[in-house]
Amino acid sequence: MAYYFSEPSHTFSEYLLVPGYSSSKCIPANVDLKTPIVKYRKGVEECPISINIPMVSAIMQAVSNDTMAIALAREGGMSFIYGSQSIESEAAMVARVKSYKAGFVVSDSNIKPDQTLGDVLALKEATGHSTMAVTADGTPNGKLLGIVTGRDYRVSRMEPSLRVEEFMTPFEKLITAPKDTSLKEANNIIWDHKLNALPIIDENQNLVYMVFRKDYDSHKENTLELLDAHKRYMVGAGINTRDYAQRVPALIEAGADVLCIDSSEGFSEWQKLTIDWIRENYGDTVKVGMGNVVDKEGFLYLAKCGADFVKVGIGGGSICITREQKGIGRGQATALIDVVQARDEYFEQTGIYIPICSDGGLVYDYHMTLALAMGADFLMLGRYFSRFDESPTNRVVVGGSYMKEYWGEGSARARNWQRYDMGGDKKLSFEEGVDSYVPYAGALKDNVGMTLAKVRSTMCNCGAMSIPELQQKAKITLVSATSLVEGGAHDVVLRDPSRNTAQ
Ligand SMILES: NC(=O)C1=CN([C@@H]2O[C@H](COP(=O)(O)OP(=O)(O)OC[C@H]3O[C@@H](n4cnc5c(N)ncnc54)[C@H](O)[C@@H]3O)[C@@H](O)[C@H]2O)C=CC1
Ligand SMILES: O=c1[nH]c(=O)c2[nH+]cn([C@@H]3O[C@H](COP(=O)(O)O)[C@@H](O)[C@H]3O)c2[nH]1
Ligand SMILES: [K+]
Repeated sequence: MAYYFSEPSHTFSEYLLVPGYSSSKCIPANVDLKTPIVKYRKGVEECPISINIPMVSAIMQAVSNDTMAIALAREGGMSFIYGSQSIESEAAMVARVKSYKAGFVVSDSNIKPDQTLGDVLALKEATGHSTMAVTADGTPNGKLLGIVTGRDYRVSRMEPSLRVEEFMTPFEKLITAPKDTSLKEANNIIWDHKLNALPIIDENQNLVYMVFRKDYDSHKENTLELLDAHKRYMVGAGINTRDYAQRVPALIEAGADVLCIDSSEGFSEWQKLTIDWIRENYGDTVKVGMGNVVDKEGFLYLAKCGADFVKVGIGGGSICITREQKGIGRGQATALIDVVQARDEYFEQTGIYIPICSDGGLVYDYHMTLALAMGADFLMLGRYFSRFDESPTNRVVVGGSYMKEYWGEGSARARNWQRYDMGGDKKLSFEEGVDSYVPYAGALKDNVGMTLAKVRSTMCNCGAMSIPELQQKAKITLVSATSLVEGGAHDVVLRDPSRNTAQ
């Protein structure tokens, strides 16, 4: 006979936190959000990898590329670069995060000397940047032959067909710096010579980076930045249960700090085969998260496999239709509570603490506080990050509003991937995700700042100044369907019903 769970499965919106005593020291500025992301002997040793804010970005094409990873690491979180791309391009994204030097920009506006003023104007329109590197092959790292800025041409007096080499500032007249220049030295050169941009070149005159005067202010240190021992940004990467023998070495070589096996359903032999291969070849030096699971049994299986963290969540994501398509899944809050209980028991028995990542279905900022209070150590978000400037997708106008594109990894749009090649048939037989728009929300930094202000504030209401303290002290209540109404604006006529402030 089938097994029946005694409780219905619930979502975050069905719960609330009940405040606890807060001392006068318990203010948002004193709240520490640092959290472990890989297993360790809690109470005996430091966790080898922690993040400074409990947020990671989802392993998705529409969310986590190198631009997102840099922006999130700067705020103290971590991205998991999407695995549904070739090994080479995923490794290249990881490498770009690891080689990123704040203030040193890979030039995105480049032109060849035999192109024309017309091409310069078109490029300026496309990138919005008026400083262009003239390289022999027109690539960001080609041999530097000159620079074009708005001061080098006058559109009213010059023919659009005029060649770049005829009006650019040639290399001989440029001030450049070698590639081992520090940011401080670069800024001094910019200051001393009243430059707007300083090209950084290698020993063969190839362009490596540009340093811009206007970026100077944004280089000030961010105290929560997530850096490795060599002061490089930290980054995670998604892997699958098929090509790990090729993909894992490439990602490790590129510098990935943590890997995560990306699957809708992790209670499988495929996951064990994958981690066994990694342990055989790398021992414990390579950190691997596994998942997704939604109950105790699934957790214990992955714990025994040796997971460094376990990811929870099936079908709760905003773009997920797995529950509708396949009828598998579990309410995210119930799944999390069950797995956390198993994790705590496992810790009691073994002394090994396995961090739990709650993945998908976090809609309002308070859902994040709830998930942490329920025992999640960190949170994976897709929709949330897809709305920002830094996500890889297009910003479009829909019905007069700015939107960003966002699609599921199981959607037809993301399907160009071998994991759906079941027995030689390249076609995706059915979709498990949708292709959608989300309201554009601006810069990651501003939004994460606002979200975490709310999280810190709620933690203070619960008398908690750290995530472990929140998990210990939180008092959580289920709410009745009727009392849900009480939580929103009710029995008033809204002056502007189009303003929905809940977030
Ligand atoms: N969290 C969620 O609720 C969901 C997430 N997704 C996302 O969609 C993407 C695709 O997920 P899945 O379809 O679960 O991918 P998957 O690669 O885990 O599994 C796809 C199919 O391939 C089979 N398979 C896996 N490894 C194999 C191997 N080595 N040899 C032969 N067969 C193998 C599996 O049994 C399964 O039938 C992921 O990014 C996932 O995160 C999709 C649906 C739901
Ligand atoms: O059923 C699904 N079909 C899909 O196509 C799909 N793509 C991603 N995911 C999962 O959703 C998570 C992101 O969820 P949110 O947008 O709610 O943050 C992600 O982190 C994934 O766990 C999918 N689930
Ligand atoms: K859903």
